[in-house]
Amino acid sequence: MTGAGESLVNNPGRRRASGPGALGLVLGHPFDTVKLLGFFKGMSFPIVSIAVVNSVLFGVYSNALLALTATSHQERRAQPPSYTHVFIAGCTGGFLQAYCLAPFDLIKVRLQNQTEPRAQPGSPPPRYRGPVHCAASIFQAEGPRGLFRGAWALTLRDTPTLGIYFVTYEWLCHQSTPDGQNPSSATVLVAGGFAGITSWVTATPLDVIKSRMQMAGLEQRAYRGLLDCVVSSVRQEGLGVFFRGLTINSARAFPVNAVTFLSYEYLLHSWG
Ligand SMILES: C[N+](C)(C)CCCC[C@H](N)C(=O)O
Repeated sequence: MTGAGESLVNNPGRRRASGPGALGLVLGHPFDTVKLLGFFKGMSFPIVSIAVVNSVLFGVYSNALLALTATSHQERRAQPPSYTHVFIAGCTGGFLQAYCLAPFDLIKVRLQNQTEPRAQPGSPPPRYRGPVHCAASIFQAEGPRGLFRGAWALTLRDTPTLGIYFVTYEWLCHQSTPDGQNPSSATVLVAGGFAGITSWVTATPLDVIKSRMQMAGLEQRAYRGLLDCVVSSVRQEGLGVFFRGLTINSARAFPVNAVTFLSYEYLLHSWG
């Protein structure tokens, strides 16, 4: 089970929580970018960001669950927490990691979108030379707040869906593991993979809106806010617009999150 009873401070394994995220990201980045025909474009930046974001996500989740249940990882094997507590702890982690993720995600989306239209011979050079140049350009053009473009949509996307993420993982592990025992590696892989899929299926509609808000700063079309972006997207493209990228998100989510949870449980087990 995700060792929710540990705090990052008490458990060295938790201090390495970002490791599994980076491993998972390398697996999933081509899927994430193929939506925009970019493959490995802009990957260096998410590798750095996943270290920060996953540490915050899993650290806040663990500490929130510790605060809610006052039970250690060991104790929780025998008495699993309520799924309400798991959901609240997951939402707390989701809310706080969103603000760490926002600038990194904006830069990733801007770099990935550069692949369209594909550069033709003799065409002008791409707008951004790389992640650092992209960050500097946004900062120069829009100030520090520009780096948080789409942050609200990202927060609305991640808060509930990361609650669902951890509830799905804990529930699947609990269903397949005898009380008081550790889930097997196969259980962790399958539970982590389906947790990722469930989370992305519920997050895709707002993921579409978030990406549009992040790109709005470049195009003439600047939305008057989140609701304006939703209404104009539905008006122009119908309700199907909310499921754009769902297949790719789901195909990517299984391996990424299976590996993320497996390496995370492995780190906990080795250093826990
Ligand atoms: C909340 N949302 C669905 C956006 C992400 C949930 C899984 C996060 C994981 N690091 C991944 O990249 O798949």
